[in-house]
Amino acid sequence: MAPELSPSSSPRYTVGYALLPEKVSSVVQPSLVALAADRGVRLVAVDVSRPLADQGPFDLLVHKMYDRGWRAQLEEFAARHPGVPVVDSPAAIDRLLDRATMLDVVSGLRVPVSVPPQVVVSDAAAAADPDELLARAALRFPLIAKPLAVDGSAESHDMRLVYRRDGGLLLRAPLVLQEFVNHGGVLFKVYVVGDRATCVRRSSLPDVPAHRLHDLDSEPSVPFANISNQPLPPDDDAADDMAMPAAGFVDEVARGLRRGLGLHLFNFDMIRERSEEHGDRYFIIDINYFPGYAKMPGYEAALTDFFLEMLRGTRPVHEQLGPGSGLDMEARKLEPGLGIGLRELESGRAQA
Ligand SMILES: Nc1ncnc2c1ncn2[C@@H]1O[C@H](COP(=O)(O)OP(=O)(O)OP(=O)(O)O)[C@@H](O)[C@H]1O
Ligand SMILES: O=P(O)(O)O[C@H]1[C@H](O)[C@@H](O)[C@H](OP(=O)(O)O)[C@@H](OP(=O)(O)O)[C@H]1O
Ligand SMILES: [Mg+2]
Ligand SMILES: [Mg+2]
Repeated sequence: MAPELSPSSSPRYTVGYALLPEKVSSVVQPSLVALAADRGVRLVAVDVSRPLADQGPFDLLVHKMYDRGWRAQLEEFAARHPGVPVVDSPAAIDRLLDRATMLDVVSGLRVPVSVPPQVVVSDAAAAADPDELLARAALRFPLIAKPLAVDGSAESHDMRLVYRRDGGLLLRAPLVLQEFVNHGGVLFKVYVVGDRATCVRRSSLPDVPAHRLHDLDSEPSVPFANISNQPLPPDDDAADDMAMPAAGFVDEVARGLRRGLGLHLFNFDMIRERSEEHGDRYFIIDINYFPGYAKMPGYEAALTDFFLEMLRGTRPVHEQLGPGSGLDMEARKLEPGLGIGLRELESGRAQA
């Protein structure tokens, strides 16, 4: 067990973060740095252009980087420091970087939530006959066309709402075509930090009336991007259609996703269809690794608590160094169930 930390003590643990500059400026706010420091955790930027071995020592690493060079660095680091938790496993993160695999986990959940019917179009040639493709996948208009790759680029968020057959659409492959579900224009974004889940509401696309699908004077498809990135104005709270899903349900979905994905830091987008025929039905449409946590209320405490949970059971690196010892000589053991090493996650033995 780690000794108690007092606010006056200097930080005992060092958490290294490897994030793109935009993510650093959005998430590593002074309020987070101050709260973490107050609780004994120093946050230090990793310079990904330099060898990790020349930096640190780190007690915990968190990361969201897309390049292969970083992956090789992490693997080497994990081999040298098997006791230092790396959050999260690159292989587990990879599943979220491809919309063809991102939502596979949902079908294994034991909660009533699903994914709208969808089909992956890997290249334009594979879609030579769009009608046949849609019929085979039993997809019905309207659809949303989403780029397959999630790579941090603006293009990976370039979506199209497709009302009817659109000749040029499939030339944009590789993409996912997903059925659009009417959901009252409100989306539930659930931020997951370890075992905490926080649901916020965002505005979303309005419902599509049936007549729009047959309106030949209007465009067959329209582009949009980043539609749900900002908080919903708080004035409509009373509207029943906007009511948050039950907290217990949100927690259960979050727990199932965390276990199924083997990840600790992500958010997911959930929408609710309300119909007389089916009642309320929930759909998960997107899962994002290491999202914009600063948009989540209380994120500073949530992240700091999470870091401390991952660190508990480890001793700070600087306390382990005996005279003449190198930085990399001591493998530290994590308390069972509290921290998860990179290789345990890679091999799928550990679950969040
Ligand atoms: N199947 C769907 N039915 C209805 N609306 C949808 C559907 N899929 C996506 N949307 C709407 O389109 C928006 C963008 O889709 P999605 O979340 O997949 O894209 P994204 O660019 O990955 O988003 P983020 O910024 O959260 O990463 C959603 O926030 C939601 O408003
Ligand atoms: O930067 P890329 O890799 O494109 O990923 C984005 C996610 O797709 C978005 O979901 C994040 O915003 P939200 O936290 O509002 O979901 C968004 O967070 P940001 O507000 O920090 O940019 C990003 O994490
Ligand atoms: Mg989204
Ligand atoms: Mg996304």
